[in-house]
Amino acid sequence: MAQKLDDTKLLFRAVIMGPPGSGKGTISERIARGFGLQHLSSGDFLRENIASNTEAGVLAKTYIEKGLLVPDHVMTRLLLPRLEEMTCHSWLLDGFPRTLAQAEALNSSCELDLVISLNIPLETLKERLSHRWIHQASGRVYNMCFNPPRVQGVDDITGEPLIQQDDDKPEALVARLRHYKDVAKPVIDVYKAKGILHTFSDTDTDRIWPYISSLLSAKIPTDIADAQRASTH
Ligand SMILES: Nc1nc2c(ncn2[C@@H]2O[C@H](COP(=O)(O)OP(=O)(O)O)[C@@H](O)[C@H]2O)c(=O)[nH]1
Ligand SMILES: Nc1ccn([C@@H]2O[C@H](COP(=O)(O)OP(=O)(O)O)[C@@H](O)[C@H]2O)c(=O)n1
Repeated sequence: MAQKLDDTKLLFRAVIMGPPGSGKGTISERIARGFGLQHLSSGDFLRENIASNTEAGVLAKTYIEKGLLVPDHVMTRLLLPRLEEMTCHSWLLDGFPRTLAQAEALNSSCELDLVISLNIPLETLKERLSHRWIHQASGRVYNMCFNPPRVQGVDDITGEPLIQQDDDKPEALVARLRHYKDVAKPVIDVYKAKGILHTFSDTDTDRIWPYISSLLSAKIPTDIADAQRASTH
């Protein structure tokens, strides 16, 4: 059950897992908007650290460029303090934990209510990532077919240029997808054993979304979702 703080406030903690390109960012954005959970994307947080040249960012960059996972101790040192700053909020964590060691570290710092796992065919992932463009400063994600920007190559909100991330380029992609499978399986097994895992399989985010939305509606009472939305805006 969600952790109870006082009579009026419940905290809800969720994780979304899935291979690169499975729609974690796209679905997280919908969850954050629809249910008021704070969205923390480990990928975006890493990119912010890289852009501002923090010690962890400089180190992480060398792995990401090769399509590799950033080592567990770097990820946990980066993410856990960030989560501690969010103790009064309901949140959705996207991209972390990715390995068993990260899941264990997270488990010792908080209790999760729900894990969403996205199971998307490999060919779909490759196709999507080759069309993914992002606005680097905000992490806003576009797809030249699925959700194109209003003006080609330009972010809808700021008008700044969009970029294709190095790790979405074909040379890094295959290694990333292979890696995901190997490291995610034991994490998924742990959450399955805890009874908090819900898996969704399809080639289209729009077909998965209604199921995720009704699951969350059942788990997060409307008044709490409204309170969360009010506190995040
Ligand atoms: N064609 C298509 N593209 C999608 C769909 N869902 C997400 N995308 C796009 O696929 C890419 C990967 O999605 P993203 O949410 O960034 O995945 P993540 O890597 O798991 O966070 C992005 O460019 C999305 O806009 C879908 O159902 N169909
Ligand atoms: N827990 C994590 C999260 C991200 N990363 C790295 O950061 C990159 C970008 O993460 P992301 O979550 O934005 O992207 P996807 O790989 O899910 O598309 C990953 O490909 C990894 O190299 C990591 O090593 N460990």
